Amino acid sequence: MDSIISVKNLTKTYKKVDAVKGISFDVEEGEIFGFLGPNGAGKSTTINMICTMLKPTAGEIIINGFNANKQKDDVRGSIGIIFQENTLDEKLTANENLKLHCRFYNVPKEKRDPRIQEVLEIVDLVDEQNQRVEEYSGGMKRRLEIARGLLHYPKVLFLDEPTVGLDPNTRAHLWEYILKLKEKEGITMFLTTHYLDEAEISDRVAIMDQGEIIAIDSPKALKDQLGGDIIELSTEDNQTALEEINEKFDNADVKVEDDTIHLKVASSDAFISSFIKTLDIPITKLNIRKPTLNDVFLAFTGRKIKE
Ligand SMILES: Nc1ncnc2c1ncn2[C@@H]1O[C@H](COP(=O)(O)OP(=O)(O)OP(=O)(O)O)[C@@H](O)[C@H]1O
Repeated sequence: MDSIISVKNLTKTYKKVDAVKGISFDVEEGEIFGFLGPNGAGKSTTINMICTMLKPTAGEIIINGFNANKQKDDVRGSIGIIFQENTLDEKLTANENLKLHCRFYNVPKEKRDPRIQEVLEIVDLVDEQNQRVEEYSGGMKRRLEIARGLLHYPKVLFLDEPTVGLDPNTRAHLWEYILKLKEKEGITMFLTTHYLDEAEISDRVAIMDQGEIIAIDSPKALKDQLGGDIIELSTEDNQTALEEINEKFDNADVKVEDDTIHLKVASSDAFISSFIKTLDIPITKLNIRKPTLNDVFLAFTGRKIKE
């Protein structure tokens, strides 16, 4: 597949903060590309530079064949953006909001009405299109913003924390629309999130921390890198248990995080019974599971992503 976005050595330095530290990556056409990282990792700064809303300190961005530093209008015309905060006109109806945007983006007059109905259909708001946006729920507003972002047939849709502030049910529904969109319009999607389950939906994920990309691959490949199972346990004294594990199990891959000891093993089946028998300190809680993206983050940074 071809790259639709190519980023090289992208850097952003605010007065005192190195927000983005020379990152490079490509996004393939048609994929859902997720940017996962904790608050302050530099996700919004990166997306804002790619969307031409923020000037990079250094580096190059090519998107849809255009240079984001030199061909801003071309870039803007070929992308759709869903911001973190609501930018709809609340006093207008959904339909009026969409009409306004069509004029803004020079969608040809004869295409406007059919395209408006088409995007309203994608997000299931055809019947509510003549209501004022102020009467909409949070989830409906987000869906309308997605519809608006699609009006001018963008090649890439940027979603910056698209479900932040929504309840879990609404979040799940919104994801159905986003996936439908990928299927129906074949659009490339670039999203930022600090929700692990949202990152899992992506075809590929870049994990970002403190201005750097620390890992980039499909969610499955990232988790497979860790291999095996994760044993989580609590004991009456985790520090003593940690020392005991290190002493009795050579090269144990073990970390203490919050009140829990995390132990990575190739296969828990072969390991668990001898582990329990060998450990002197009483275990108060035990759980065995497969690695998650949080474990990937933990493995690279020694910390967890707080959702
Ligand atoms: N306008 C600004 N001036 C100075 N520092 C800034 C500015 N915008 C962001 N930063 C800093 O740059 C770093 C990266 O911020 P950014 O908003 O890109 O992170 P993020 O990963 O998107 O986090 P969040 O999920 O909270 O939006 C942070 O340390 C932040 O405080």
